[in-house]
Amino acid sequence: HTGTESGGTLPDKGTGCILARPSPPLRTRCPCRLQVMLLGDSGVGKTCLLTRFKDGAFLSGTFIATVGIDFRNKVVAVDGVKVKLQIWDTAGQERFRSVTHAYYRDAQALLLLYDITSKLSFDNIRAWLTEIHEYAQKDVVIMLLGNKADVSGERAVRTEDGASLAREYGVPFLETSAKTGMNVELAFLAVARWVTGPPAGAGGTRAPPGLTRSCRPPQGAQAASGAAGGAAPLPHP
Ligand SMILES: Nc1nc2c(ncn2[C@@H]2O[C@H](COP(=O)(O)OP(=O)(O)OP(=O)(O)O)[C@@H](O)[C@H]2O)c(=O)[nH]1
Repeated sequence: HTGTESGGTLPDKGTGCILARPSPPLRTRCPCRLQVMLLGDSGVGKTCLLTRFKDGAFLSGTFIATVGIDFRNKVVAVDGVKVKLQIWDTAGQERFRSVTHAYYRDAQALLLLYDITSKLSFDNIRAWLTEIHEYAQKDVVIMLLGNKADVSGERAVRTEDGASLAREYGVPFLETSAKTGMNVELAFLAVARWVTGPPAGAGGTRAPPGLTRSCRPPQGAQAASGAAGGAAPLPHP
């Protein structure tokens, strides 16, 4: 189905990681649009993360796996610039993989999720990154998210292991919870910020296409989230 737009979420200034940008800068193509794809194993919480971000609600109860691909829109404002996020929610199940591959190349940003209570979903991240390398744009922005951080009692993946994997691939990392909302908005706004660039007079310069700027841990990220720095185009495995 097609989601309706909502908008006007104003992020804190300076919250996002500074991410690698594509060429040409998207600012020149305003109204800024960004296609964001949610990827990761079935059950890691992609649909719930999107619902939390879009509607501020949590889908508890029976788990209904996504079939194929779905999308919803949300307009956010970053430093006064409106950015329309079109967010694609993909099915994590293997049998839909060929359908979702077709959409990879249209995405400018990917939120790649694992479930902190599922070691398997974490171990599969490398395979996801290999697929991304094969099907996505070379300069796609990737953020690794360890979701379900609220269920710490069943944690199977340490925060430092998530941060270390993210460092290895040069991508930003956050732990999130679609249930409590922890770091959810921050993750989406970090990629939206990538479209708009730093505020005028912020003293920063835009990164040349394909190059990486240093990445601060996002301000406002909850302390245990283990934000890791360094956004870069995906290295060859
Ligand atoms: N405790 C907790 N449960 C979550 C969280 N996110 C999702 N869940 C639960 O995990 C299950 C799967 O969530 P979904 O969002 O449907 O998973 P998905 O990744 O979209 O799965 P596919 O559509 O099959 O790819 C559901 O039962 C959710 O209620 C979270 O942050 N915390």
